[in-house]
Amino acid sequence: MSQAKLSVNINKIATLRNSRGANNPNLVKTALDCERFGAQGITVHPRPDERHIRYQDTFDLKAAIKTEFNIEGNCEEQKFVELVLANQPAQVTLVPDILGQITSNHGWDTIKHQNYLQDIIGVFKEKNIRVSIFVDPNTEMVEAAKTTGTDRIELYTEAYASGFHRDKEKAIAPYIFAAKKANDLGIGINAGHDLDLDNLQYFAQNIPGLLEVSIGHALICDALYLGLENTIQRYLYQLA
Ligand SMILES: CC(=O)[C@@H](O)[C@H](O)COP(=O)(O)O
Ligand SMILES: NCC(=O)COP(=O)(O)O
Repeated sequence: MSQAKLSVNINKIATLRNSRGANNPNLVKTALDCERFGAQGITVHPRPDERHIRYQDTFDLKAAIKTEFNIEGNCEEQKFVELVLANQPAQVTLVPDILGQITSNHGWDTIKHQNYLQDIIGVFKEKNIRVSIFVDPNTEMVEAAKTTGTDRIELYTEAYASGFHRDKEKAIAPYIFAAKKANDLGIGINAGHDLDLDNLQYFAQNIPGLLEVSIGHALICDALYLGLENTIQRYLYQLA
């Protein structure tokens, strides 16, 4: 049985809202509805061009939501660091995005960026914000994550998701190794990117110590057909 919490990433709701300039759909209302329908957290990933989540959205969400607020983003942007410190979310997830990236596509090299990560993680932890860092399923990267001082890692699941239908055992194998290493080192485990109703249950059942998944793109796509309440219930069922 999985103990993993579901944090709904609402970036795509902001994408839809921004396409017309007004406030439909209302991002805060959607976040509150996600909570009402059972989500145990809300995730946003503001990007420098504010193409979906705007910086102001984080303050509006922080003031309204009751579950765990997770802000993801690129900590090499000073504006992002200031935004997180001003919001005091339950968790910040540090992602090594480069400018203009369509979506996140790689984890941290925790060996190469060891000193940088130690420093920046210290900045957030000093304010009692739990820190998670985005990593590929690579035991060396997990080992070096330990000495950065991070509380958790977020396993980047794109490779798992894209290999799942071909050979799910092969696709999940590196994630099991990485998770066991994290468990041995006392690092908490989150996961996300391209998780969906097909691949989530197998992942949750096979990753020891999985604490949280953040899911956005597929969940919002499913909601178009199934409705948001029904969709969230189905994702929770995969985690039960
Ligand atoms: C960090 C991560 O895995 C991403 O999936 C991200 O949170 C989604 O960002 P976009 O919605 O901008 O693709
Ligand atoms: N951290 C991953 C996330 O928040 C959502 O990723 P995706 O489900 O939109 O691919």
